Amino acid sequence: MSQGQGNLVHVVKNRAEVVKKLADLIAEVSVKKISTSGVFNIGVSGGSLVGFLKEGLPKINTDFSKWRVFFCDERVVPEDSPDSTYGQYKELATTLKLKENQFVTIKQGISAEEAAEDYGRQMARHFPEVEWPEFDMLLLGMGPDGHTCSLFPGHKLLEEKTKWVAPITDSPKPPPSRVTMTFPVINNALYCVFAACGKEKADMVKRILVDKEDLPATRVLPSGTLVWILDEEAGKHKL
Ligand SMILES: O=C1O[C@H](COP(=O)(O)O)[C@@H](O)[C@H](O)[C@H]1O
Repeated sequence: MSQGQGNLVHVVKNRAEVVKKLADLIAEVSVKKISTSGVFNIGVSGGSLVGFLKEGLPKINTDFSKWRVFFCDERVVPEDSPDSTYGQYKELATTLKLKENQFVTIKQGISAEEAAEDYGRQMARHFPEVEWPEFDMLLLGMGPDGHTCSLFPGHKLLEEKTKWVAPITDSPKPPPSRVTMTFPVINNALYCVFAACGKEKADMVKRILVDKEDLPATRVLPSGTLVWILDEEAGKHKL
């Protein structure tokens, strides 16, 4: 896989500094992008990232009205389910005055296969006539098994080369039905950013960044810039 424009690993003192570093980077990139093209296309993940953004984003200066928010992966569940990633962002959306129509959400009440196809079509309306969409920034998580988005170790979706968005119905982490961006989309982004905190992430961070084991998060090698933001506990093997 080709190396992108840069691979930056920041190890900062604690969670509060991870939150700040992440928020500052989002502010810087979004302001630049909005000034040149009037819109900021960002993809968000679920899990621990939601908490980082709830704390960090209300403190930054950016024109949130120009944001268009996609989901790097989403669970195929009702929006009011505690498992819905969009559901977890609703409170933050209110705080940031992001309107409902700024979120590109999965269609409700259909199967994972149908939801993935539909999400791919929705994406294509925002990225017309391209082979692969080019997101300004994708905010990614890394699970304890090295998964990112809903791309799990050893799963056949790691080899998906044609779809923008793929369904998964056998996710090893519940809930089993999800949709996920695929690697060609992830690796076409201008920025892919991981943020991780805590000692429970340290061994996996080492396996990915130091040992470069073939795990899903290791395969995130965008043509743009790759940034990892870690606290001292998660990044202890990189120090
Ligand atoms: O299931 C998921 O897990 C990953 C990682 O979550 P974390 O809590 O370990 O940070 C997350 O990035 C993904 O969006 C989510 O669906």
